[in-house]
Amino acid sequence: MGLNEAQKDAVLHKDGPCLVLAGPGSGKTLTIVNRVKYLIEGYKVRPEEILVVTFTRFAAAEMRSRLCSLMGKERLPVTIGTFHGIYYGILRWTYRIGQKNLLSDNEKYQILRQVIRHQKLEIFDEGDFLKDIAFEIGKIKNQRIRPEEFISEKCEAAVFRQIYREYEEQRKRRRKIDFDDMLVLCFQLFLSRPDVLRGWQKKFRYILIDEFQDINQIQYDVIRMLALPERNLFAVGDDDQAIYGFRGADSELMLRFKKDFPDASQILLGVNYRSTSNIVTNSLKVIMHNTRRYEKELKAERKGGPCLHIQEVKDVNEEAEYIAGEIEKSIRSGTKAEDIAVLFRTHTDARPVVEALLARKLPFEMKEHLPNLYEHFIAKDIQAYFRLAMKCAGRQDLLQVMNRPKRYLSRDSLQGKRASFEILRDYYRDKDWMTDRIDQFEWDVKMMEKMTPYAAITYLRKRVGYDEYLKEYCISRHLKITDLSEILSELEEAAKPYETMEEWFSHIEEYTEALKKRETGRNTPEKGIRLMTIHAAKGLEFDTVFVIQANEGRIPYKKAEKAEEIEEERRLFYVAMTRAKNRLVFSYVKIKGGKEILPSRFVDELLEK
Ligand SMILES: Nc1ncnc2c1ncn2[C@@H]1O[C@H](COP(=O)(O)OP(=O)(O)OP(=O)(O)O)[C@@H](O)[C@H]1O
Repeated sequence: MGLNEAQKDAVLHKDGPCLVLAGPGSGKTLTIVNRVKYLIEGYKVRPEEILVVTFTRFAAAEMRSRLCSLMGKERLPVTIGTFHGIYYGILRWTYRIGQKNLLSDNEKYQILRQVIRHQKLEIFDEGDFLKDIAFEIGKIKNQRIRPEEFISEKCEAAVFRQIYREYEEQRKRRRKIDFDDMLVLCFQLFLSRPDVLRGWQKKFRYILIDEFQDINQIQYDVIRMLALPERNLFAVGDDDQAIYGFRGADSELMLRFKKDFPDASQILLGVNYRSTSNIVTNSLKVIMHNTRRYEKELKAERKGGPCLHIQEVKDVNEEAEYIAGEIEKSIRSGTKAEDIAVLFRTHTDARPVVEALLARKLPFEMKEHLPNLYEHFIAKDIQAYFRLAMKCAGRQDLLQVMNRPKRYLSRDSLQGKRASFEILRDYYRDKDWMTDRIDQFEWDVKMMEKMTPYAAITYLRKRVGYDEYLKEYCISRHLKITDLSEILSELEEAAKPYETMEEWFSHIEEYTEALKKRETGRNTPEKGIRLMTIHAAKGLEFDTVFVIQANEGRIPYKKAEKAEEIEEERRLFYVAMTRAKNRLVFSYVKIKGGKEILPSRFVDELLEK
C-alpha cells in the first residue's frame, strides 16, 4: 500500500520531537509500523532501542502483528506495550516486585469499604460512593495532585484526606501497589535514581506513542523524562477521539506537547481511507459542535457511499428485532457476519439484541462481560413467583418471596417442612389477620397462573405490591430506586414476546447457556457479528455499523452533565460513527421503562442542515 505525502513525512521523520495529528481512518497504525520499519532498515536504529506505547494490550498485540508482517519476521525485539505494562516492567526489574505485589480490584474495594465504614458517613449508595472515591484516589495519583490540595466532589476535604491516608496505610501494610501506583513509583524512581533513569534512556532511544490524546499527566511526565536527552518522541493522536477523560486522560496535553517541545515538527494526516465521504462529512458535522478541539481538515478518499440511516423504533424489543432483521438481510446479500458491528454506550444495552440474534440463530461474538439480567435478584424473585404459580415451587421459592412485599411471615413457619400455603396457614391458625394475608398471597399467585409472563410481572408490580417493596428496599439500603426499577421494567419489557411461563423459562435457560458459552470461549470466540461498547470499538473498523439506543440519557449518558462531559460523549459518538466503512445505521427508541424518551441531541445535530 502506497503512503501519502503526509504519511511519508511522518515515516521519514528521524530525530527530535514530532506531533502527528491524525483524523480517524487516516492510517495512524500504518504510519507507526512503517516508521518503525524505516527506523530499523533506513536509519539503522537497533530494534531494541525502539519503544512503542499503546493504550490497550489488544492494540499492542495488533501493532506487533502488523509490524512483523510488514517486515516479514516472526518476531522482533522492539518493545511494544501499554504504559502500565512498560512501567511495571521497569519496576519489576529494579525492585524485583511481582504479581503477588499487585493489589487486585477486589482487594482495593475491600480496603476502601472498611475505611469508609470506619468514617460512619451518611452515604446514599455505598457501591457508587466506593467507585467515586476509588476514581478520585486514582485521579490524585495520575495527575500528581497533593492529597491535601485535592477537592473531593464526594465528601468533605478532611474526610477525603483521612480516607486516602487510611487506604494508603492499609495498602502499604499489605505490601501491595495498585494500578495507578505503578506510574507514581516509576516517576519517583526516575527522580531519585538518575543512574537507573539513564539506563532506560539509553535503552529506549526512539519512543513512539499511539493514541496520544489518551495520555494522563503522570504518564506524560515519565515519558518526557525517558525521552531525554535525545528527545526522539513521536506522538500520534486525535484529540477528537479522546474518550478517557473520565479516567483522568487529559487531551490538553496534546497542546502542552507543543509548548514543552517548541521545536517539534507537526504533521497532519488528513485523509480518511476508511469511510465513505458520506460518513466522514456527517461525523464532522457532529464533532464540530465541540468547542475544545484542534481545528483540522479531514477529507474522505472514498467518495459518496450509502446515506446514513436513522431509525425510530417504539422500544428496545422493536429495536432488537429491527437490528436482527437488517443484519439478516445484510448477511443474505453477502456481507460477512464479522464485518458487522453493533455498538452501544453501556454493556447492559446489548441484552435485547443478544436475545434477538439468538432467536434468529445468527452468530455473534462479544469480548466484554455481559451481566445476565436473569441472574439479578429481582429476576430471581419473579422466577420464584412464577414457579409458585406453576405449582412447581420448592421451599426455597416460598421462603424467597414470602416477604417480598412484606407480609410479616416468619421463616420459622416453614422450619424443616415442605413448603405450602397450607403449612403457613396452619402455623398462624389462631391469628386471623395473618391467615388473611396468606389467603391473599395464595390468591395472587393463583391469579398469575393463567397470565402471560408480561401480564404476570405487571400484576406483581402493581397489584401484589412489588414496586412498593422495591421502593422500601432502596430506602433502607440507601440505594437509588431508579437503578432497580429500570431492571424491573427491563424484565417486564423483555417478557413481552412469551405466551407462557414455560416458554419464558426455557428462553432464560437458552440465553444463560449462550452467555456462558461465549464467556468461556472468550479467548477463542466464534466468528460472528461483533457486539461491543463504543469504548471497546475504538481503533477498529467494520463494513457496517449499527449504533443502538441513540437516545438522551444513553448517549450522552445520564451522568454526563458538565459541558466537558457532554463534549466527551460527543467524541464517543464520533468514534462510533467513524468505525464504519460503508454503512452506518442509528436507532433510537421512543419509550423505555414505560417512559417516553428523546433521541440523542447528537442525532439532532446530524439532522441539522
Ligand atoms: N495511504 C493509504 N492508502 C490506502 N489505504 C490506507 C492508507 N493509509 C491507511 N489506509 C487504510 O485506512 C484504514 C485506516 O487505517 P488505520 O486503521 O491505520 O487508521 P487509524 O488512523 O489508526 O484509525 P482510527 O484512529 O480511526 O482508529 C485501514 O484500512 C488502512 O489500510
